[in-house]
Amino acid sequence: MTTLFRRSSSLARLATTHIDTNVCPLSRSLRRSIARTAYHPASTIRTYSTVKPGDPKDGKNLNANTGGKQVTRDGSRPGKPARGFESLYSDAGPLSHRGASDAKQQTDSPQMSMLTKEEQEALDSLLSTIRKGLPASDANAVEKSFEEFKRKGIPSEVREVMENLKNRPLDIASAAKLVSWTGRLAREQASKRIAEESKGFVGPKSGEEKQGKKEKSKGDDKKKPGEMNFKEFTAKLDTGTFLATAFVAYLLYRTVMPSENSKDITFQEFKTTFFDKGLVDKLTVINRHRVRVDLHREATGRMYPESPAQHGNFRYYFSIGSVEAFERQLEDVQNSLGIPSSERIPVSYVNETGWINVLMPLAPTILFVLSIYWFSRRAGGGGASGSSGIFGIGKSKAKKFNHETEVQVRFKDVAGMDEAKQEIMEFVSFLKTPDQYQRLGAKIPRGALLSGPPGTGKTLLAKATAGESQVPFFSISGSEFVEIFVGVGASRVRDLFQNARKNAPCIIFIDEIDAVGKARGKGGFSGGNDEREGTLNQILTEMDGFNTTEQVVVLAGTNRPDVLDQALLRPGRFDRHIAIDRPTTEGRKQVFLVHLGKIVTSEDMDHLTGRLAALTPGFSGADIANCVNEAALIAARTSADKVTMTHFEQAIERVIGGLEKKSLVLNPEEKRTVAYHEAGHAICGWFFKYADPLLKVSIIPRGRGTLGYAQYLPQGDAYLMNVNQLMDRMAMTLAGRVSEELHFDTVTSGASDDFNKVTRMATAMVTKWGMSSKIGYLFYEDDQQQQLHKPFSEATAQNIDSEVRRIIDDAYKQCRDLLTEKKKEIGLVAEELLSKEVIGRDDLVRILGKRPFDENKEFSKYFDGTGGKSAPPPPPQELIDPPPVGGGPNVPTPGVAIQRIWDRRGDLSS
Ligand SMILES: Nc1ncnc2c1ncn2[C@@H]1O[C@H](COP(=O)(O)OP(=O)(O)OP(=O)(O)O)[C@@H](O)[C@H]1O
Repeated sequence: MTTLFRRSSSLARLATTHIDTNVCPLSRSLRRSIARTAYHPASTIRTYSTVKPGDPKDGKNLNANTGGKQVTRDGSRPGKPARGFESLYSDAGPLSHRGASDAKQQTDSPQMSMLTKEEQEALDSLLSTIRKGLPASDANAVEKSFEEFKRKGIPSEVREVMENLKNRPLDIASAAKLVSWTGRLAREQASKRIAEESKGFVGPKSGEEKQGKKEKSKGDDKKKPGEMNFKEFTAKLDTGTFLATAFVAYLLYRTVMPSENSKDITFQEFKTTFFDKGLVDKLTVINRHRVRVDLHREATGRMYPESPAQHGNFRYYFSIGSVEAFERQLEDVQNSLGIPSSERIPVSYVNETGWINVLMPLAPTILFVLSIYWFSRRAGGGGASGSSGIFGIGKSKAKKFNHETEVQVRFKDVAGMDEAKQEIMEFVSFLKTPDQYQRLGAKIPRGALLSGPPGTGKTLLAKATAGESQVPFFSISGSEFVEIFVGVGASRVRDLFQNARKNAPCIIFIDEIDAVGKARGKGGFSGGNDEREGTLNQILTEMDGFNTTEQVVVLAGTNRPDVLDQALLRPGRFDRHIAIDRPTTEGRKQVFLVHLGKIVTSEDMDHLTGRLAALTPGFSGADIANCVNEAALIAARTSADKVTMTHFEQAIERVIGGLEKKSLVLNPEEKRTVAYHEAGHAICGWFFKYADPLLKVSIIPRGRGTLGYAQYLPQGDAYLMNVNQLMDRMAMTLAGRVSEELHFDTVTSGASDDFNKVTRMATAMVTKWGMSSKIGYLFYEDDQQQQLHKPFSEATAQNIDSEVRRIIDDAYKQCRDLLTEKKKEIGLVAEELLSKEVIGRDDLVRILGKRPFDENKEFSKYFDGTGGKSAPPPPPQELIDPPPVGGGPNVPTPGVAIQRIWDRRGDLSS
């Protein structure tokens, strides 16, 4: 028995097969042979309902009157429709039969009944249908069983039940008999198959069996020789079995409840065809508007041999206007036929509720439940841990990457952050060779926090760590923990860590951890029960919960490490803090090199990467990747064979400045102002020692509201700036406005951004960098929250104001002196710009002569002698808007901050 249950899949299939064989063919022949098989010589035909069928008196009466032939009350011969009601007997009519069936063969054996030819054919047709839906192996099993039935037949008892079903509805006893026989047959078949298989199973022969043995031997090597070889089977219902069972159930249903088991007739038809002939047994008024006619089946069968009315479930119906009218009509008819009141047709009244009527009140509830289910599935869709729907809401949404197939990133793909790679390498070696650390009693850091501006490669580095370690990688964003339901975040964290532990060794990467890891009690957290606080607490708990041998490493990425809760950063949680800044020139070269690997170009790689790196100060890895891709797209658009330097430069320009706005046409006066404004900047950049020389200036309007832009070549990656450099840069920034003043009667709003930069620089010099003798060596945080309560006195505030003003005035004077001296040169540059709209470094060399200071060697290598084809624009807006200048643990050094401010200068947007 146990073996049988182990083989439940086969059993189910075999059971299905038996049911098929028992039911399907019979159901078909059954319907076809209803009329014939239901015809048994009945002893009598009832005359009226009060006389029971088979009453010999009625039969005698009829036979006596007709000489032994069956006649009706009106004297017409049975088997022929009354005039005007032929349609009732036609093929489509209510009394038509549905095909004759052959006489079935009787079995040789008293227990088994052989299948008729028709039944065998039905079996074959069912098999061909099943074959389409089942896998070949399953279909073969079904076929074998079918063959067996064809050969041996079905038990006579089953046959008996099926026969009975033709005349009366399925009762519980018959159903039980059927089920018990079907089960018995299924078991017999199953045990027979098992016996056959175990007989043939003497040792692994086929490749499949060998493989099976190999796999088994892994877990069970101790099997003794001679021990029985039991094959284990998983208990599961496959789709094929399910479909076949459903199909068979449908057939059984159709057998018991044929769809055409009723026919509507008129009162007139009822009267002439049945009532007048004494065939009506009883009438039932349903819901006061419909009457069901129950006939004497045997009598009807004799009179109308082809009528379906002999079938147990078949009924005629007719409609009535009202119960009163119907009763009157019936009484009249019975009176006219002279039926004594004691023998009148009984009429009963019922109220029946159809399935539809039962379901209708439930429809809104069902719809509601279904829609909630649907919405929850949509909301929870895409859960990588296989969870979806409302029941999977607490499941983690982390995407799991398979290290063998999906995480193909390696450290070589992450360019320009050698120190960060070095730091994180330790995690790789821990995940690869944990023994080396555990042997010496070392505790491995639990996690590392990767912080830095967007697109600098934090996720990439985490992926590379997983790729190098060859372990699974769970990636999730902090915001994915947060849901409107309280407790969901914490539950997702639990689920994530649980999954990770199951897959250890592995790496979890939580991107944008600041979404849930903000310092508690500060902005964002409203109270002790805040959902995010709960989520953070769960992260803290889970990270504590690892034991030292659990090889689960948690990496997290954030752009705002300063807002994180200190508890997250303490040793034992995110032990390592790895700051990843935008790449330096050398870093950019390497990032370009990585991304240029897939690009078709014939440029000299060294020169190309060097030049592109010089053109893209302040770019992150993601910007660089975007530029390279954009260049390839531009080249493809122009049907070029390969990507050239011009394509790259256009791409950089497009990425930063946006698309050229051809539709935005400046009027000549505006254009002139822009040209003189830019020329002022260019002259200062050329003649101030510490300013940056111009690379390119354009007065073509672009997206993002810019009327033009200029790019200046920084003197390298500066991290510190002295007062002279700052003054020169401020003077150069003011040059646009000064040039306007010198050349026009009035000034424009175009310099507002320049003033913003200058003010920020001067303020930082005074309040942070100790560059004002009057304020001294003080540092005042540039904190928004201190707007109302300044950390300095009113007198200090006035001093700061006056010092900032003095510095800017100095810069202005320095600028004005130079531009007054070089007024003619400004004119030359501006006119050149007006005529060409875009001028480059070479144009300046031509107009102004060589710059009178030593150039940065690295840059001149890439820009001198190239025909001034470069097109470097300012870095993107979001990159340039730096955090408060200077100070703070995560704020770049002053030099870098200024560098960024400087990078954006030249933008003429209002
Ligand atoms: N150092 C790098 N070397 C090569 N490619 C890089 C580098 N940094 C960034 N990239 C490119 O930029 C893309 C985006 O990087 P990534 O998603 O790692 O940035 P991130 O720092 O995680 O950004 P965010 O903070 O917005 O999540 C990478 O897929 C890669 O193509």
